[in-house]
Amino acid sequence: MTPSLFDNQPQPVQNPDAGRRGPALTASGLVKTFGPARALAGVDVAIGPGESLAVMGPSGSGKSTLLHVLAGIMTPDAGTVALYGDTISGLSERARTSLRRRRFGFVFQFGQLLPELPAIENVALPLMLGGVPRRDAEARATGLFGPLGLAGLEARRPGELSGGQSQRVAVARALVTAPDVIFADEPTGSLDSRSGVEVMNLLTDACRGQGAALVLVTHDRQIAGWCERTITMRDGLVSGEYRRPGTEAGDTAPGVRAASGIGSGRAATR
Ligand SMILES: Nc1ncnc2c1ncn2[C@@H]1O[C@H](COP(=O)(O)OP(=O)(O)OP(=O)(O)O)[C@@H](O)[C@H]1O
Repeated sequence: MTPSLFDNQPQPVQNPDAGRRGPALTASGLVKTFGPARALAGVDVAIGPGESLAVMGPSGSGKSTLLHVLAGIMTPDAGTVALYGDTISGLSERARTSLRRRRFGFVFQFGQLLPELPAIENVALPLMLGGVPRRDAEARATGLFGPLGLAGLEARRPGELSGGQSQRVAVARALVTAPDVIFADEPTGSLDSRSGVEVMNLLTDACRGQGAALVLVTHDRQIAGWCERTITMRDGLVSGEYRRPGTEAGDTAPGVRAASGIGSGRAATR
């Protein structure tokens, strides 16, 4: 078994749920409407620890709304979202903000890095917002630059990085708190296909290495193919589900991590 390079990295913070059983994230009966638009019409989905789930579907089918509700950015009109069995969808805005900071990581299409901060400070920021002293936060952040192919770029500002490098910094920022779940909305949408493959390789490998679940919204079937499971949405409902052969449910729970290696050239299967 070829270990992930991330297996050898010091864990930035201890994931309190490492080794816990059951799904990392469970959504039941999610409904969300915007005026006449029914963005979610009753969605049930569960994601295991370390599992990667792609969400596909036509424009307007509810993908982004699902991601925002799962991540506690929006509250559902009906239904619940639970993180390791604890309902999070009913928490106050303040409690959800705190939970997002501690337990979730985010990667967006356009990295959304702070342009005035060097890469290392962008990555360290989520830890500092959580009260970790700057020196410790930057030390932990530095540990992610090598595995993500960013060594030597710590002092560069986002404007001095390529698109692929910026997205890898965004991946590092999402990983630095050792979150339970990483949410990625079109993380490769602004990249050429080679950089896109590189980012997906690193993102899926890092999630497996840290035992973080990954929820990824994409229009790109090849990008979805990096995930173990894909659901398709239509009119606010899950209309289809596909599991990549050889990735049985529970395979990627912490302690049973799938073998992989950065740059192993693992090809998308679809
Ligand atoms: N803030 C909002 N206000 C009003 N309607 C909204 C809002 N957000 C989403 N909608 C509507 O909800 C439905 C689902 O939107 P959503 O953005 O979740 O779809 P999507 O599948 O992510 O689309 P895309 O692929 O184009 O990003 C659409 O009809 C959309 O117009």
